[in-house]
Amino acid sequence: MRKGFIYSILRKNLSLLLSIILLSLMVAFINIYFRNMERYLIDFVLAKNLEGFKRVFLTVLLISIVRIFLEYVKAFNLGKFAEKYMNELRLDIGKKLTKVNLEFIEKRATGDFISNLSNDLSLIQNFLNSSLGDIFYQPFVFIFGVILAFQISWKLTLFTFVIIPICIYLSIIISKPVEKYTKKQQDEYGNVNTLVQDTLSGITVIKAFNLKSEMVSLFDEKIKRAFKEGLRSASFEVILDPMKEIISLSPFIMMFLFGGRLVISGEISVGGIISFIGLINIFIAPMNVLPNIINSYRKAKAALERIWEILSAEEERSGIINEYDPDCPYVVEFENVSFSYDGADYILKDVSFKIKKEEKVAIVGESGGGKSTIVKLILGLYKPTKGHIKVLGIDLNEWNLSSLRGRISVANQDVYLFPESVEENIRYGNYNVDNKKIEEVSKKVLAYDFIISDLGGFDKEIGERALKISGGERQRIALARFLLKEADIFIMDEATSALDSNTEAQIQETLFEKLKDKTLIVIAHRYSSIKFVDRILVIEDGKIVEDGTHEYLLKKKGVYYKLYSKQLGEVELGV
Ligand SMILES: Nc1ncnc2c1ncn2[C@@H]1O[C@H](COP(=O)(O)OP(=O)(O)OP(=O)(O)O)[C@@H](O)[C@H]1O
Repeated sequence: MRKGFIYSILRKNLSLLLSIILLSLMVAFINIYFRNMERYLIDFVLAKNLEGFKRVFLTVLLISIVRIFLEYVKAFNLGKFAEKYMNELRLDIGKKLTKVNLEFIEKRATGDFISNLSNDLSLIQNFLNSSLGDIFYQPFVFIFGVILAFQISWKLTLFTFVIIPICIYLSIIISKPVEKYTKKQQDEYGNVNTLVQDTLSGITVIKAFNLKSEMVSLFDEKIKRAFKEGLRSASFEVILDPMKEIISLSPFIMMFLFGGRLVISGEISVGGIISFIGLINIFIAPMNVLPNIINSYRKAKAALERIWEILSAEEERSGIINEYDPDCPYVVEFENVSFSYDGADYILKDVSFKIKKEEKVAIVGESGGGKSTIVKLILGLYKPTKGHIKVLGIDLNEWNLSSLRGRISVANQDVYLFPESVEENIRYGNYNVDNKKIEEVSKKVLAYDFIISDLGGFDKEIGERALKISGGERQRIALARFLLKEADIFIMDEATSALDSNTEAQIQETLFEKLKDKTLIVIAHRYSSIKFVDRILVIEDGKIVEDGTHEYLLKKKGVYYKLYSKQLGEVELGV
């Protein structure tokens, strides 16, 4: 994968790239040809040879027209190449993000992602737009220029070129620190972006807890750090300009020293020396652009390296099994499963349980006990660190993960609504249903009325309204999506937590009725939410400590009893 920046450019759209190289070669040849013709034009004028002058002049005119055309096609192809490269890169990133492990996404702050994708992509685009053309053109024009220069005067040429390697070496040396400080600056901007993101997400908390001044000083501190790195990078960049000036003046100084003497001694014609001056400009041009190319190349390379972190991230490993035996007795089987996030402490410790087909099971326990982690494992979003998990009778490692997830419907506590219509947000559960079915299912989860009255109908875009939709309304839209899916396993992870008890009870009755021949796993803190379940698994400190019916667990007077009592109070309990 990681073969270098230039390789990544070369491997894409090779034919377009070859056409740019060929066109650059032709334009470079013509430009040097003009310098040569200039020599003849001047010498013909000085020799008063009108015929010769007219012939050369007409040729130059004709070739100029060809040159304009070639320049146009070259610029067009360059633009097309840059656009195609950037779009493919964006697409690669987009595709990759849907395939990487959830762990990769969860580890990264959203602000960092945005910073990578916008800053880094624009650094690469900058390089493609401003430097790639020079990379192809300058070497050709330089080589043709050297050939012509030798033809005019080998002495003057050799002399001019003594200084060139020194200048190139200097250019490379002075560009080096920029890369280091640019990377640091980008990282600091990433931190600022993350903070902006966090501030927006947590604005209610910030206001409610009067954290404004704390946030401002946090911003101040981070921006100061980004500014410091930016200043360092800029201070190196400003050194580049005077250095370039000095570099570009050196060949001219030599020209005055030696060129004039060669003309006086008759070794070069006047046309020759004027052409040579033109050539010096061509020799200096690469030296002028070289530090910029190197600078922009280094920035783009550093940017692509960060993007490569995304592109080379480990992808979800998926098996090949798409089908399962519908008569398999157990729908979910955990066998001595232990799990830790990223090698940290174990969240689940030697967990074993089985859920039968059509069974309704609740998982309860203290907050942070690992309940949602169990759901993530069932969905194959993470692999168990130890032990085995079977879903619908098939080991998770063998399941094709898309097929597996097609069999499971999940409703979470935090509902993300896509910036599309209400109908589409619900239809994500099942693309094969008509609008009537969507309306019907919305009525079942008590979402229909507010969709019509508050949101303005099913065809209305959620877009800007998203922030105005309450947590409970979001959960009801998500429950419609959840119920619409033709799955075998239904999982509700605090999916009704934002509803009032009355609404929750009504919806639950409908849900349990609709899902009576399906397997249902419910995670809930509110014990009223799980009154319909067949069995309760109690999780404490990463272990299943109790397993049984509500009545059995209450009589047992163990962990479940304590949790339940805490919530309802001993008096109401009546056991
Ligand atoms: N992506 C993650 N990376 C690292 N640790 C995590 C990650 N997700 C969850 N955890 C940690 O794992 C533990 C269990 O989390 P989990 O969400 O499974 O608990 P839970 O029982 O569902 O909690 P709650 O009832 O509060 O929703 C917690 O300590 C949590 O901080």
